[in-house]
Amino acid sequence: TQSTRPQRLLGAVQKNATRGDPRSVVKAIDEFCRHKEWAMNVGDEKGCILDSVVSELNPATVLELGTYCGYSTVRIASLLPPHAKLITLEFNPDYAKIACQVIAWAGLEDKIQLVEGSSAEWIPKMKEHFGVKMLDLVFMDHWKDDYLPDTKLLEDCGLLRKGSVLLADNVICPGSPDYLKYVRRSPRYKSQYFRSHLEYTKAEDGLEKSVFLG
Ligand SMILES: Cc1ncnc2c1ncn2[C@@H]1O[C@H](/C=C/CNC(=O)c2cc(-c3ccc(F)cc3)cc(O)c2O)[C@@H](O)[C@H]1O
Ligand SMILES: [Mg+2]
Repeated sequence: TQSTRPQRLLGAVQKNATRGDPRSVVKAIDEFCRHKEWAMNVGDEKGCILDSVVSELNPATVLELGTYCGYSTVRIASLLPPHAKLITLEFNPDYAKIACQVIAWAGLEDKIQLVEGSSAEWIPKMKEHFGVKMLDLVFMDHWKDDYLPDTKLLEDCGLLRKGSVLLADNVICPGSPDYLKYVRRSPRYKSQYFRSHLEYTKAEDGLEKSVFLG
């Protein structure tokens, strides 16, 4: 039977990356997507912006919406301090299975909790189920139409504190216009656009970093 692109991406990791070396996993995926098959990872260029936001924030608790194959999951977790935790939500079981193996290859199982399910279902359960008090960083990279409703859900569930950071991928391409308008107009956020390019291409794209003001 035919393999899927995520399966071929995992194969490239297992072939070219060193077990237990997260940066080699990131590099293997970027090489695969640049030279073999494009895939919707945040990629190396936007990934450097992601790295700088994570490093500057030094977050204890991170939530990622939309794991896909685990590229940004591994990239973020590789920069977290020792007792920090990253919870990542993915509702496609096939993608979750691949991401789980990518995370294992990187040796980051202890830092990452991959939850198979939808953000709408699991955001309200963050506190009781995972003992999460507040989120220091949320990386949004799931369906673009869900960015805004999920942001409102995060607010309503009391998961954001003064200084919590929302970092959203693809605010230009494919784009999330309603989300962008909301965070840029709301007096409750200080928003900043980091211009970049769509992963592995020359098309414009960027990340929006929005600090919750409480
Ligand atoms: C509510 C809910 N709960 C849990 N998981 C959820 C969820 N909603 C979606 N997911 C999961 O997250 C990923 C979905 C990612 C969607 N990302 C994009 O569509 C995307 C597209 C491009 C792109 C750009 C130009 C093109 F020409 C073509 C594609 C680039 C990107 O970077 C993208 O992120 C995927 O793994 C999906 O299962
Ligand atoms: Mg994306």
